[in-house]
Amino acid sequence: MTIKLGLIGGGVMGEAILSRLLARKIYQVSEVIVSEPQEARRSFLHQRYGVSVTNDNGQMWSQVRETVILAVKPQILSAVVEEVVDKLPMEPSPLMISILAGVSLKQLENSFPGVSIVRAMPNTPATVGAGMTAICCGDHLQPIHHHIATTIFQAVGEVVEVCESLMDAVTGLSGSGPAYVALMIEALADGGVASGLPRAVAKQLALHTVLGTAKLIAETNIHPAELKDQVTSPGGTTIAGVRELERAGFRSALMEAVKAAAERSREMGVY
Ligand SMILES: NC(=O)C1=CN([C@@H]2O[C@H](COP(=O)(O)OP(=O)(O)OC[C@H]3O[C@@H](n4cnc5c(N)ncnc54)[C@H](OP(=O)(O)O)[C@@H]3O)[C@@H](O)[C@H]2O)C=CC1
Ligand SMILES: O=C(O)[C@@H]1CCC=N1
Repeated sequence: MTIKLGLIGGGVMGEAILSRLLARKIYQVSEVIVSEPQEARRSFLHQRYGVSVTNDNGQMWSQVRETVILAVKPQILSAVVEEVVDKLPMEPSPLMISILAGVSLKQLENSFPGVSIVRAMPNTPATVGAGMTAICCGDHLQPIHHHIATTIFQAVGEVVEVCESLMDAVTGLSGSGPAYVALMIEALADGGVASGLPRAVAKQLALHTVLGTAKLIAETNIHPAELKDQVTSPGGTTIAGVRELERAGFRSALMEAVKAAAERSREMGVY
């Protein structure tokens, strides 16, 4: 069977995307190869998903006929380039999709001359099919490549296309955002425990409050401020809580977090 998809780096994000692509049957198990240096990780991925595995990026690259997803840490990029450079360009060249934070299309195009490239920023909810991915496309991308990238990320959630100058902001918001929301869920549960709730109940309440509120806003398209107004009764409980949040700079802290993460993404790239 032809190998259509190669995954370089079978870590957190690589596995998240791989698992959904197989579950949604976008690729058959026999069409996928994962390149990963850790022996333990390779056998885990092979046993769990049935995919072929290798620790040789060069060998993997020469086998793949359609798409390579690059999912290593940005600091590992140059090591990967060295391992595949003598295989470039290959005819027909596979599409390369990079999910590396901060690494620009220009850097990628210089590193992989002649290869069609899509830069993407997914997030960890991709694991459960609720991801949010922004993509931007390199020059001379063929319509088929655009179609492949969109199909891959639609299999793990929602997709939006942006111009590259917005990718650092995307990274600061939706790429890093699951960590901010996880902190919020943890803190809400802690607040429940501080108010006397058992831990398990507090966690359930916190989790479903966040989940339910997101679903309500998504499905009704209500403005978040209007929803807040609907919950806050005059002189009631909610406004007492909101007042504390404002006093602690809650909204400003979130805005600064997104800006700091976007700035860090910018620092990691060369344009
Ligand atoms: N985590 C997230 O929420 C998101 C991450 N990203 C981006 O995704 C990329 C991967 O992140 P993440 O999955 O969290 O990182 P992980 O460390 O979990 O995964 C990277 C994997 O690549 C492996 N690896 C290291 N060197 C090589 C090599 N030469 N060839 C092939 N594989 C190699 C690592 O092995 P080992 O552990 O042995 O080094 C590891 O298993 C990053 O660039 C990040 O910016 C994008 C969106 C969200
Ligand atoms: O923290 C990081 O660098 C990666 C990119 C987006 C989410 N995690």
